[in-house]
Amino acid sequence: MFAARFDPTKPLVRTEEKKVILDSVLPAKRTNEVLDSSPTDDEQDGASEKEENTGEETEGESSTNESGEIHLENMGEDDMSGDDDESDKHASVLNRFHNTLKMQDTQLNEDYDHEESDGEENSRHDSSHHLVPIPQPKKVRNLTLNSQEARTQEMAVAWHDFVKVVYDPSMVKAFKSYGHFLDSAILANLEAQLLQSTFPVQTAILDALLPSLFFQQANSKSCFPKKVGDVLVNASTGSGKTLAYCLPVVQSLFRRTVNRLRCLILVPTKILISQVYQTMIKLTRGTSLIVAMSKLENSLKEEHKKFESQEPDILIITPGRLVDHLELRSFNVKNLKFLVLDEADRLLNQSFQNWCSVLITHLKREKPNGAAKNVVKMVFSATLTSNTEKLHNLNLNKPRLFLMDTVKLYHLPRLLQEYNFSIPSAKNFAKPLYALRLIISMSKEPFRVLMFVRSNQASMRLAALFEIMMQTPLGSARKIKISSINSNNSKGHNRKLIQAFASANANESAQGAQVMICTDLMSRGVDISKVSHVVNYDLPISSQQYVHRCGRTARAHESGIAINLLVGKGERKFWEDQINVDLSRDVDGCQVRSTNERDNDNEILSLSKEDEQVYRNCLGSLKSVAFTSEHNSAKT
Ligand SMILES: Nc1ncnc2c1ncn2[C@@H]1O[C@H](COP(=O)(O)OP(=O)(O)OP(=O)(O)O)[C@@H](O)[C@H]1O
Repeated sequence: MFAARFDPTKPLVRTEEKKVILDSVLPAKRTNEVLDSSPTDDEQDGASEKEENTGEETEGESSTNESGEIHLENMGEDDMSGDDDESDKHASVLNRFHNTLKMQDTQLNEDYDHEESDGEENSRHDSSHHLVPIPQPKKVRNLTLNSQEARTQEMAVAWHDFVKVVYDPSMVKAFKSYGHFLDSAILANLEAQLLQSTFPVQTAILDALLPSLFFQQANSKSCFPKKVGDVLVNASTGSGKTLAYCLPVVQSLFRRTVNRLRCLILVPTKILISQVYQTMIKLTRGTSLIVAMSKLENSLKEEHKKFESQEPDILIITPGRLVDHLELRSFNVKNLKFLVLDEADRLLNQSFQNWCSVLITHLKREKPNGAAKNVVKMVFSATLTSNTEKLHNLNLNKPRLFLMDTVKLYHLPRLLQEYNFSIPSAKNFAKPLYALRLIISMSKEPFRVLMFVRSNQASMRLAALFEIMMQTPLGSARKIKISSINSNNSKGHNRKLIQAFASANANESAQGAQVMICTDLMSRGVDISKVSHVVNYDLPISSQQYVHRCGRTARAHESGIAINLLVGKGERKFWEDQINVDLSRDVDGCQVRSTNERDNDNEILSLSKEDEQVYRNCLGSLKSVAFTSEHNSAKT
């Protein structure tokens, strides 16, 4: 495995970093400069990096001339270093730094808006009214919070008014031990899926909810939710949160007599809708519960008729589509007992057509005695927002916060082994080649790699470049199946690629080597078994994104590897100060390992004249491939 290439005995080498105000976007831009001459989707959506200033330059990183144009040095590009005079330089550096912070926030919101409009393409608002999500309040960024203590203090302040229920990894029970609270039909469905015992977060939730649901429902059918109270769960990726909320809901509803909408499960993307739907369907087998999911490829009208003709008991839906149906009166929420928010921080950090206030307004108007609190709200995420203002909008009732005992914001899976692979900035132009060599070197066994890049264009171009390189001596004798998820593909094609990637047993497909190159649309919640490696080809822009990307591997107590490609001092500092600062790992779990120059990196990073020439030829043919495809698409 990849681990064999690194000497685990070597400590994390922290070179004294020159104080650098990092432009977190620049290295990605640098990568895209090589891969992606045309503006990326994100750039098309928002201000492209070229117009936006970036962070302070570090030596050999970049230079910005008076016009704010970014030119890249040491990348085999023309040396276009600017020649500001001293006084201008400081002003422009400070200006660039502030712009970087602004741009990072904008990009974060645009990424979400881009994905949401991507996910909600058929919804009435986007198609007929072209409504754009209401701009979110700017994140309050307090620079003093960069230090770990301040961040921990921020978390403590944020959660201070919640009752905390700290659970630990040892909390595992046999599902059968809940026989007094879980019906035999449900236990049989769990057994049919070979699920014998709980994961820690499931134990914590079942212990807290099942007895109180059992008792309160017996004593006050109509308003038991108000007596049970709300739960918020901050649990690491792959820890079984889906089952943790499905079980109490199904146990509480499956004896109902008439089908009424009693549970709404909100998820941010359509990939997650079908994933949660599958979990629910397996759990409710043999019961009369009607589980429905909103299919974004169906028109709103079709779905409206479907829900009008048969009201589901449990509906899995995205927030934007929920708003549409509420306004169309496809169903009402007067019988609602459970509201589940999966990937809650994503749902709360983004307006999705102001879904939260629309839903709360309907609850207050339609539920008896206007009690929006008479709904058990279950708020789940691996990176639960600590922004109490956002949580406040949910009208929480006696909230209990379930979390692992960690000092930092987010907890990584115990068996996730992270590696930082450093690439000198002077060698950044060959980053795609190093990435391919890493893949080839990782393992001789079959492996399944998810490689995250920052934009659809970069995904498409990196996949094309890998294919071109694989045809040359730079490739390998082993067949490696490369696929790219990007918005240039049709939705159906992307779905087929994901299914092929997820279903092909690594041992059956040709030598089982599969690499899927994707954007952050694949980072949240997607549950694909046996992803052996996650590669952060482009660094994520936040610790939340890092947690969700790496969480595609090392799921359900399996081991997994995450590799971060860090270009130059700037990216190493960004990873340390903006990502690693929020992460906690089990003391007996895997710790971050960093390669150092003496390791086999030299082999991967060594670039003979011949290899460099072959690589540059590949780049050349990539450009002609790109030109041809743009030329062809222009003709059609
Ligand atoms: N008790 C259990 N025993 C065995 N496997 C389980 C159990 N609970 C869940 N799983 C499996 O663990 C995997 C991860 O579960 P799930 O997707 O719910 O994690 P998650 O916490 O929601 O992750 P993410 O934060 O990435 O969304 C799934 O394949 C699920 O089938």
